Amino acid sequence: MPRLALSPRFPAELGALAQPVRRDAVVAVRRFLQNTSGGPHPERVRGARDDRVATLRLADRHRGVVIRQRDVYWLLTVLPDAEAWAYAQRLRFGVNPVLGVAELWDAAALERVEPAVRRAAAASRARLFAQVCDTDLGELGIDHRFLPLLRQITDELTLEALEPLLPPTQYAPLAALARGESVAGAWRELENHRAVAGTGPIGPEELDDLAAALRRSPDRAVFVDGPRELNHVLDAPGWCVFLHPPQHRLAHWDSYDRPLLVTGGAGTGKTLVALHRAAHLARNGSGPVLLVAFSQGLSADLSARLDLLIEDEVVRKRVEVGNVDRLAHRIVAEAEDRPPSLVGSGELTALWREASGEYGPAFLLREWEQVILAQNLRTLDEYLAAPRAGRAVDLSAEQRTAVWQAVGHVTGRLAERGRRTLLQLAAEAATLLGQTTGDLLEEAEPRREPYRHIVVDEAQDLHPTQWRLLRAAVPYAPDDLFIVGDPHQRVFDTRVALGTVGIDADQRLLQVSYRLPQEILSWGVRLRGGGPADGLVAGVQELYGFRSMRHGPRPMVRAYGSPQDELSGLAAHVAQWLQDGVPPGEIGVAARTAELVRDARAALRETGVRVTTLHGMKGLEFRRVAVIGVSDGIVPAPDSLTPAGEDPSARAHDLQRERGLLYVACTRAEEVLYVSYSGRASPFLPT
Ligand SMILES: Nc1ncnc2c1ncn2[C@@H]1O[C@H](COP(=O)(O)OP(=O)(O)OP(=O)(O)O)[C@@H](O)[C@H]1O
Repeated sequence: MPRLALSPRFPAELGALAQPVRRDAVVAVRRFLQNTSGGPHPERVRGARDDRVATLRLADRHRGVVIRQRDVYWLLTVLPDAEAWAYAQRLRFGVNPVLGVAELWDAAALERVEPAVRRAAAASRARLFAQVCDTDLGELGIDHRFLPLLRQITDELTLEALEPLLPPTQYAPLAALARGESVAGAWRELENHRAVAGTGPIGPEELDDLAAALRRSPDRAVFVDGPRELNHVLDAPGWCVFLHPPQHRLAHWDSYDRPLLVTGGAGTGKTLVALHRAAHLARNGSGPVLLVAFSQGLSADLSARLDLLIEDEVVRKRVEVGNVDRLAHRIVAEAEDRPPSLVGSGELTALWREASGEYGPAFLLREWEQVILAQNLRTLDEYLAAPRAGRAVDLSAEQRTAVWQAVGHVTGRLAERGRRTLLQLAAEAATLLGQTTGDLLEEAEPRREPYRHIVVDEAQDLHPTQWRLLRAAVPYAPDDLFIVGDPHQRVFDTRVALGTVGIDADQRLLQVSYRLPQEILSWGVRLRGGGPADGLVAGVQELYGFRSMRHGPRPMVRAYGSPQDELSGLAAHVAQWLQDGVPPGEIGVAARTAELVRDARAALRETGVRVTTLHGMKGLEFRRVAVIGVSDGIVPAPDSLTPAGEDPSARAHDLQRERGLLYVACTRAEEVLYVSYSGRASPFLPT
C-alpha cells in the first residue's frame, strides 16, 4: 500500500476544478490510496530536473504531480496535463539539513534569473554574503546547490527578488544575514520554521528519507491513512489541517509542565492555536477539557469550529466550550440547588447612587471591582492594607473606611434581595471550588475540579476574579492552563498579571499576522500607538516585530461634511463591495455608539451585512470592514472617560482602552479597511 501525503495546495486546486473532473480525481486518489485496480500509476516525467518527481493521471486530461520515494508519495497539485508536466519539470526537492523539513523550489526559474544575477555581479565588486563563509552557510542549512548563485548576489534587493523562487527555509536565514544579523540571529530566524519539537541534528541517511521529512513539515504535508481521512483533508477548511510552524509547535507540544501563555498581535492565529490545543488535549490529555471563549456569541463560533476540527464524536465530547460567566453560574447553581438570581444593571446603578456620598457611583463601582473584588479583599483590615495599583487618587484610612461602608451598603442590599453580580458569582464559584483544590500528585481524595485542562481564548479581558475561578477549576498539574491573548486588544478595564492570581505561566509569542495585509497592520500599529500594553504578561509588551506576509491596499480614511453624508458614503461603499462580488457575510460594519449602529443598519437595510458596535467586533473577521463615526466627540466616547479632575490615571487607562477598542475593530479586516468620520477626526486616527 502506498503511503500518501497531501500538500495544502492540492485540496485548494482540486476544489477549483469542474465538478466531473473533481469527482473523477477524488475517486482516482482513493483508488491509489487503497491500491485498487484501475488506480493511477506513477509516470516518470521526461526532462525532469529531479528524478523523484512523477505524475499520476487523476482525471480526463488532468494529472497530479507527486514527489516519490519508494512507497511514499507527496501529492503536490492537480493540473491540466501540459501544465502538470511543465510544473513537474521545473521542480527540485530537498531536505533541509538543519530542520529536516521538506524543501521544494522552482529550479527552472532560478536558472532563468541566474544570468541576470551574474551580469550584475560582473558590474560590481560588492558581494552580499562576502563576510559569511561556506561553513557558516552550511550550518544554517543552505543547500550547497544554491551556493554558486548566492556568491554572485551583490545586494539585498537582488536577494529579495529571489524570495519567491527559494524555499522559505533557505530564504529566511539568508534574509537575516542580509539585514546584518549575526549567524546566531539567522539561526534563530530559521528556528521559527521548525514545526515539530525535539528533532535533533539530521543524520545523512535522514536527508534521503522523504517520509521523515514530510512528518517534520506539517504545514506542507499531511499523511492520509484511509478514505475517511482523505475526505476530511479534502473537505475541511485549510486551517483545520495545516498550521504554520510556530502555531503547530505550540498547539501540538507533548506536554507543558506549567501554564502557558501565548501572546501575539491581531490575526497571528491565537484562536486557531487554542482550538488545535483543545483538540490535542482531547485526543491525548487525561480528562475533560474546557475551552473558554470570551462571550456567549464567541462560544458558539468556537464550538462550531471545533466540530469541524475534531471528526471523532467521542473525542469532540471531551471538550466543553463556554464562557466564565456560564461556568460560575453552573457551579453556584449546583451548590445551592437552584439558579442564582442576577442583579440588573439599572438596579445596580440605583444602589450605587444610593450609596454615594463623597465618592460618586462610578468611582465606587471601580473601587469595588478593581481593588476589592480584584484582590478578593474580605475585611476592612484587608482593604486598609491593600495596594491600590492603577488608582491615582490616594485614600486615607478614614476615606477607605467610608468607601468600604458604601460598598458594604450595596453588597448588603444585594444580599438582602438575594441578588448577585456576575463577578460576585465568579468569586463564589471560585470559593466553592477552592475548597477542593490541591496538588494532583499528592492528593489522596478523589478530585472535584470539573476539568483536567483549560484553554482560554481572548485572555486579555478577563477579570482577576474570573482568573481565580479558572485556576480553581483545574488541578495544579502539567497542561492545566493554556492561555492565548493580546494585551493590545484589551477593551475592558482589567489589567491583571497572571502571577498575581496564582498562574505562574511560561510565555511564547506569535509575530506573523495571517489575517492582515502589511498596509492595514502598519496603519493599525500606528493607531494603537500610545506605547506598550501592560497586563497579562509581567511588565509590558511592545508591538515590535509584529509583521505580515501579505500586501494589500492601504486603509481608506474618508472625511465627510455631515453624519448624513457619512452614512450615504458608507452605503455607496458597501454597495460597491457587494457589486464587486463580496458576499454580505464577509462585510463587517462597526461604530462606537448604539445610535450610529442603528443609523448604519437603517442605511444598509436589506444588504445583509453585519453592523455592530466596536465591542461586538471582538474575535470576528471579515474580508472588508467599514468603521464609521471615527470623529472627535464619538471616539473616544466622552461618557466612558473618567474626568481628569477625578482620577487622571483612570482617565489615561480609559483612553488606552478606547484606543484598543478602535484598534480591535480595524484589525478585523482581511482585505479592505474603510474608516470614516464627519466633522473633526478622532484624535486616535494616525495623521
Ligand atoms: N494556519 C493557518 N491556516 C490558514 N489560515 C490561517 C492560519 N493561521 C492564521 N490564519 C488566518 O488568520 C486568521 C486569524 O487567525 P485567528 O483568528 O486565530 O487569529 P488571532 O490571533 O486569534 O486574531 P485576533 O487576536 O485578532 O482575534 C484566520 O482566520 C485565518 O484567516
